[in-house]
Amino acid sequence: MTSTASTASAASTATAASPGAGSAPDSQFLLSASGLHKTYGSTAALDGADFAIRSGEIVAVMGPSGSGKSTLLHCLAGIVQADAGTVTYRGQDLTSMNDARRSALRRSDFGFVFQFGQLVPELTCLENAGLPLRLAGLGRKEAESRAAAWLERLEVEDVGRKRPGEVSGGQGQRVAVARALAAGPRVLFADEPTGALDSLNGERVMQLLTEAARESKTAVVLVTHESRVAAYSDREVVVRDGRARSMAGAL
Ligand SMILES: Nc1ncnc2c1ncn2[C@@H]1O[C@H](COP(=O)(O)OP(=O)(O)OP(=O)(O)O)[C@@H](O)[C@H]1O
Repeated sequence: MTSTASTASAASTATAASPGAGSAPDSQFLLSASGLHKTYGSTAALDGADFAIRSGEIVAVMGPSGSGKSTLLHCLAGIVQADAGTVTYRGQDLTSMNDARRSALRRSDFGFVFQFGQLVPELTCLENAGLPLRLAGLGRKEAESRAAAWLERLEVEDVGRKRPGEVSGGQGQRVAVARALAAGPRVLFADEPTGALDSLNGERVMQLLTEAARESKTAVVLVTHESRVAAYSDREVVVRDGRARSMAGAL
């Protein structure tokens, strides 16, 4: 199979194909990318990758180490600028926005969870979870009250007063998920969110993350190399040699 279309359904209700390179953005998708290229020195991290996700959908991005999964996530989130190709979010072209607008959009609409929680070590877990709300302009009391509700939802309300260095890896990841979802993002970008956890903790974090995302209709771009993590998604996309393909197309 040589098609680079990335979204035909893999045993899920998602059936539409992604927009191909050069085609008009499809309004049924919340976020889509077409013909992404990104080169680092002589390494082509992305080589014509397409991707699309609907509102509330959970899509696992899988593939071997070094295939371009994280680079795809970074381009979709506007963290990294692709050398060529387009990223369209709610009808807006991310690739033509200036840095300030892209940063503002990331703060207002996107949430992030990385492999190692990346919590701010000086802040308590409660303050960490409330950080996006504070950045959005909420007062301390309101931000912390909402953050406390998220910690409870992620079953870590008891660590609110502790600092990240005083909690377990699994607890820290739950705080990171609470922080990512607290401000109500439309898209959650999760890059190996359970990669540093044992399987039991990983399963629980995935259950809580996907339950919360489904309830709030948050789309999730979930980068993982583990099929048991990808099993929580609605469909899977495989990245190989910088190109994204649907599972159906790849197998
Ligand atoms: N900032 C960078 N500078 C130089 N090379 C990079 C950079 N980021 C990624 N690469 C290279 O681009 C390719 C794709 O990397 P990427 O991190 O996207 O892959 P990945 O599929 O997420 O890998 P892994 O599963 O190991 O995290 C790799 O060859 C990597 O070494």
